[in-house]
Amino acid sequence: MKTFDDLFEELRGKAAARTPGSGTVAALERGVHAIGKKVVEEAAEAWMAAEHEGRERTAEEISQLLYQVQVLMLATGLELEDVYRHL
Ligand SMILES: N=c1c2ncn([C@@H]3O[C@H](COP(=O)(O)OP(=O)(O)OP(=O)(O)O)[C@@H](O)[C@H]3O)c2ncn1[C@@H]1O[C@H](COP(=O)(O)O)[C@@H](O)[C@H]1O
Repeated sequence: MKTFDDLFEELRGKAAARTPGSGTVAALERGVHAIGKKVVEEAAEAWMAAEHEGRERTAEEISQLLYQVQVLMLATGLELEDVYRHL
């Protein structure tokens, strides 16, 4: 099963290689403003799922939120350690 750290390494590799066909690379090209909007959208969807759609849908939406947060980290040059030291 993929962890948060595993996914970040995968996305960082794709960003560095500018992998063709990668949605992550396309998102990074759209920039921080567009990525920020996706973070907010997925946060809202996670909230709605938690209130109305049950555990499985909530888990799915939270996974998408975590993905978008990682894309925002990449877009701003943040490493996992930069975030983890605030936990
Ligand atoms: N975990 C994810 C992941 N979660 C969410 N998303 C994307 O985030 C968006 C949000 O999903 P929605 O249901 O809101 O989609 P939507 O509104 O219909 O789609 P959009 O029109 O907004 O793109 C979609 O575009 C998804 O493709 C993800 N995209 C990729 N990953 C993983 O990231 C890795 C790299 O992916 P690529 O960069 O695409 O190769 C792979 O392991 C993928 O599984």
